[in-house]
Amino acid sequence: TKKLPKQPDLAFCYGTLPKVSRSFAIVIQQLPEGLRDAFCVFYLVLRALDTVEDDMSIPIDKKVPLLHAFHNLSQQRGWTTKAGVAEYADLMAGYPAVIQVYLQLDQQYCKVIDDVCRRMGAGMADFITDDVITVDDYDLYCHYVAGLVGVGSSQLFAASGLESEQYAAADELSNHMGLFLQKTNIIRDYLEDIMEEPAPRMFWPREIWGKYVSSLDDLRHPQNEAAALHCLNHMICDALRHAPHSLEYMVGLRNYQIFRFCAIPQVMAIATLALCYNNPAVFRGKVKMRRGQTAKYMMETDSMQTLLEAFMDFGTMLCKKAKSHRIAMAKDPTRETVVERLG
Ligand SMILES: CC(C)(C)CN1C(=O)[C@@H](CC(=O)N[C@@H](CC(=O)O)C(=O)O)O[C@H](c2cccc3ccccc23)c2cc(Cl)ccc21
Repeated sequence: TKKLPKQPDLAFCYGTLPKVSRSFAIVIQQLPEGLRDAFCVFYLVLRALDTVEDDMSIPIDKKVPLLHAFHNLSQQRGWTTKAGVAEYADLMAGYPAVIQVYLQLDQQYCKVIDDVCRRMGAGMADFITDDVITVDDYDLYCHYVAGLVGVGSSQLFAASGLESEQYAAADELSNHMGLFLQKTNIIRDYLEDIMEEPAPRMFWPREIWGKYVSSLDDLRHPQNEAAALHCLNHMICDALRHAPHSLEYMVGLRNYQIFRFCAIPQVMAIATLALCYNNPAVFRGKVKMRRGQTAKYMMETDSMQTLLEAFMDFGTMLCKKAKSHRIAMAKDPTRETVVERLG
């Protein structure tokens, strides 16, 4: 691993990153210097905001104003708040160091990070009380927590001068990039999320799961396996809506390091969806790609060509699974299946 920077605040940031992210800490090393510090701060500030949102010990009447104020508080030297556990509590304890580095960033980078945190905090506050019912609610929630990260990332790429100005206004395509990753995580983490103590926060839209079971919890009971798999495949078809737009976003990138920075998480996401499709393990345990496989994707995703090949390979795998699944389904004509949409 790379040696840590001499400047103590920067050392804290780069020392904390591998503790709160696995693949991201590695992929960020590929970015050019100026952009790398901006993304290191961006990631940690977002993780801190996420830690506040996720901390069920913070009462709602305190959490809502805190989420709204977070972007301002993150620019007040020395500020922090008690939130999160383990490495996330450590992040919050050392948050003044993140603020120091944040305030030393190029002004145009600060502006982007502030704007994303302001909008994300406000969106998170809205969803503290509202549940995710419709697919539109689902897309809106994912827009706040992940789509905006794409919008901000594109603005940082444009501001660095390494990508064209068109990325400063590529909100639609940037949003798809974030939704593809976030929806994959929401699908993959079903069991981990629903077993969360004290109260699980689930984002699967009732508009989808309500077609298959009467409660989200039913999906994990073996007697509902057939319905659970239909529901899972429906959720995966919904996430795959974003994949073509992600490809369209990435085909326009010019800088090799930025391309890899964007492409590696996208390849991991479609690989995860292919692994999860029609897979009962999603409701039994943690579905995680083998570390060797992720390393392989990190190494091999080095051009649009290999990215497209990876997307096509996983797309083909998904269609094969759906076809064999459809044959099995054909014996059950009673249920309108969603695999037709994949075909
Ligand atoms: C919610 C999320 C999907 C946006 C989180 N998110 C990502 O998922 C990370 C990857 C990551 O953190 N992976 C986890 C693995 C895991 O969660 O299982 C890891 O531990 O390494 O990538 C994204 C990310 C990277 C590059 C380009 C992006 C464009 C649009 C949106 C997001 C983009 C990310 C970039 C930034 Cl600046 C901040 C957060 C993220």
